[in-house]
Amino acid sequence: MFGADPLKWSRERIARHGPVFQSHLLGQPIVIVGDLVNWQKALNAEFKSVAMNFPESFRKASGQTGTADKDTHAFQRKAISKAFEPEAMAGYLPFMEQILRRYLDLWASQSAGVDLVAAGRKLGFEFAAALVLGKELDEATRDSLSVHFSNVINSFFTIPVDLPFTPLGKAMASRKSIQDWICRHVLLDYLDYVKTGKIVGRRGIIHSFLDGANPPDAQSPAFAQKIADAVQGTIIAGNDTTSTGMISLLGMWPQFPQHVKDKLREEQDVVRSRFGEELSCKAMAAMPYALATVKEVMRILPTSSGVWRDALEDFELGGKLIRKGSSMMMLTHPAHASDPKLPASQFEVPEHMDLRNLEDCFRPERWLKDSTRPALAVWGMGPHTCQGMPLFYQEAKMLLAILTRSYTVQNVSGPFEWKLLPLPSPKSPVTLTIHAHCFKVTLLDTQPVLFTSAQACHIQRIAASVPAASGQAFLALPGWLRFHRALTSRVGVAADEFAGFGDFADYIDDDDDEVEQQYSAPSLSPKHPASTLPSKGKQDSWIAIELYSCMLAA
Ligand code: HEM
Repeated sequence: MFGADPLKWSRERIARHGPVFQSHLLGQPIVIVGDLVNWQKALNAEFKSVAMNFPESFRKASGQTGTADKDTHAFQRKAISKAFEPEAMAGYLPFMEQILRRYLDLWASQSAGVDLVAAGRKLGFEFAAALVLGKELDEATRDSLSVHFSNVINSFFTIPVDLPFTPLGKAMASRKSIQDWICRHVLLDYLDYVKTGKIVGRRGIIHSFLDGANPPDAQSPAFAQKIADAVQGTIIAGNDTTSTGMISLLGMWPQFPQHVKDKLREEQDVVRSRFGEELSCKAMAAMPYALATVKEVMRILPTSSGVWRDALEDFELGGKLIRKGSSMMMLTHPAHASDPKLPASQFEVPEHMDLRNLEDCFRPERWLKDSTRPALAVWGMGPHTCQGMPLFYQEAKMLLAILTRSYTVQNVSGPFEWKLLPLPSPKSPVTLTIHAHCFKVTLLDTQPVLFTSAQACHIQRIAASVPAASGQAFLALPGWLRFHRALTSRVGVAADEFAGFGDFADYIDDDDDEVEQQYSAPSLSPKHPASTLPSKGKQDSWIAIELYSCMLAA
């Protein structure tokens, strides 16, 4: 009953016993906290009345102790906090965009559609692993590590019996595989970073953790183990949560009310006109409606089911005496349902939480004003509040921005219901089809050429990187008209399969003397001396400028 509909289950009990009550779940007595007021009260008494605790199996498999000591916790939190500050976040944006565009292009190429859960899980793991490590993983490594991380997470609700065939036994074997992989593939780079400050690949979250280390520490095996645990722990913290967030956003997207989609589009039009196609820091900061939409998804379909605590002393909560040693579970979904800023309801499911009626209850606008802004418990509260929150918000906003600008997402499986525990996921398989919007560009008098907006962005980015003087000079070349025709007919024929910029480069490498000639012997106007032209090695940039100018004109 609890697992099937935790909201109904908790509402019935809250109506009978009040928002804090004792129950028996997962084979043990447990105190349930089901409203925001008492969540806040309990978690503000962290380290005094309550302490974080993980079940024994999970402690063993993850190496995470669920820091109950205030000073150790403050130290650990500080060690990683720089990774989530605005400057670090700005550094992750291009990497995030690259990952997202790669996935969306891949999904768009699958005409039969993609399975929502599998797609969200892959993207979520990729985000968590790549941004923590500062490097992308090849497909085989990513898939095998992702299974090992799932095994570790699956030990959360299991009995602590460590045998090869038990969930804990499998999780322990996976822990070993993860740690071996870390030692063989990334540890040396990180130890080297501590000694020399040199980054191999990109700056990841883990580099901020390493910044506090003393170079002599890098010699000790204990330090190496500490790094391996930090890598594993941070990926665990970000993996399932991010995957669930991606599944919720992608799954709810086709059901968003039309006025929400319209407002997202209006916002993206404004952002594009101010900042261009690039999803820069400034562009990302100018998307309050996209952020409000992400928060509304997380409110109505909470991406974490709750937090666990042990009572450290006897204390009062919601008019009940909580005994020292009690286990406590604070449930997110009922907490959101009880938000005092939202209308209470006499119905079983409050109207503002009714997933079957998004038309009426899904209202991102409520996040835009202090007077109507609800509270969000998905990130936890108090000293353990999620440190990855700004990272997820950027990922989620970027997903909404790119989808709004460039893709149409359809649910081809028909209506489905969500289950909420242990984390939100559809009750039945859901297939989404993702279509890239296309720009039709007519270059001169030839056939129109279709570009997906991802390709258009790519072209624009290259064009923008070329100095303006070179660009103008390039556009002034009369010989280009002929090159144009040749190029357009070539790309026009292959428009459906046009996969990226490589095609242009290949084209120029072909033995086409006429084109070569146009390239090497352009007739220049006196306004544009040869020195302002890009070198032949920059031909892709030339073409990008030309194509982009045609797109703008189109
Ligand atoms: C939708 C995405 C996410 C959700 C819903 C989420 C949720 C949470 C929650 C509820 C807590 C508090 C746990 C407690 O009080 O017992 C937490 C803590 C934490 N999260 Fe997240 N998280 C998300 C993404 C991430 C990501 C992407 C990272 C990093 C890569 C991350 C890193 C952390 C860390 C380090 C803590 C521990 C903070 C502490 O103990 O002081 N989270 N998260």
